[in-house]
Amino acid sequence: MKYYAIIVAGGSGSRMQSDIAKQFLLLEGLPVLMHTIKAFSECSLIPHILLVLNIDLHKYWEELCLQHSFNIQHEVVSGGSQRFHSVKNGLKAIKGKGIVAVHDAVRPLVSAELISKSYQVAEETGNCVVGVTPTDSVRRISEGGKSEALSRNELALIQTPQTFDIDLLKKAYQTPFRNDFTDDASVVEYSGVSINLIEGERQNIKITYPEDLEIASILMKKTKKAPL
Ligand SMILES: Nc1ccn([C@@H]2O[C@H](COP(=O)(O)OP(=O)(O)OP(=O)(O)O)[C@@H](O)[C@H]2O)c(=O)n1
Ligand SMILES: C[C@](O)(CO)[C@H](O)COP(=O)(O)O
Repeated sequence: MKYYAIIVAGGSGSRMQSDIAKQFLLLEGLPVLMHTIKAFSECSLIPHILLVLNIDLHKYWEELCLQHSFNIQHEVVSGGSQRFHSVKNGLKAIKGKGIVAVHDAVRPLVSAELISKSYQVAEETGNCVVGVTPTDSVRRISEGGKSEALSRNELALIQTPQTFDIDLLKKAYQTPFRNDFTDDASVVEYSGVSINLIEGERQNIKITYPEDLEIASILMKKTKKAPL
């Protein structure tokens, strides 16, 4: 079986409000994105790594790789206007059959164990999506400022990797973009396929706001991730 990873890094990171996109910000001395690629390179199934990056940043990425002596093998693909289009571009670059994990570049704390587990489950069942139960109470807000409590035991906070049989994912991505496609699971579900959820990792945070980078730095020190 052939394994692929599409690392989506085509976003601009507007919520981070920094001059450089958050995937390039330094985390423990290395750009966030390099930690993420390293996590996939440590997976024993040795996935072929496709990095989706805005075309204007390909040269910058090359320079960063030289600067940090970053030698992990990967193929660079051009990003799209939304995450949906970036994933689609990544999928176009895959020619054969196999299993593909789609992962946010800005989730650098994912473990190699979770990545492997997600490939295994997707190989057995067609797809695998990771999530954790919310720790806060959750309410649905309706028009007019009213709200109602939801049962958090029936909810999951969805993370990546989201891993699929390649043919299944390519078929799902043939549909036109919709605003409610927030992840790959929503695209696949829209195509009529049920999603298999497994337990994610609390430390697998998505770096979105400035404080997330500080949290990621603490978590990275705690997990004692070895330098490259
Ligand atoms: N056109 C896009 C938009 C997003 N992404 C990627 O999808 C992941 C999750 O998206 P998000 O956290 O929303 O990143 P941004 O879109 O960069 O952030 P923001 O929404 O704050 O602008 C990120 O790794 C991001 O780089 C992408 O590949 N292509
Ligand atoms: C894919 C994702 O990380 C799953 O939680 C999330 O949907 C991305 O959302 P964003 O608004 O693009 O950050």
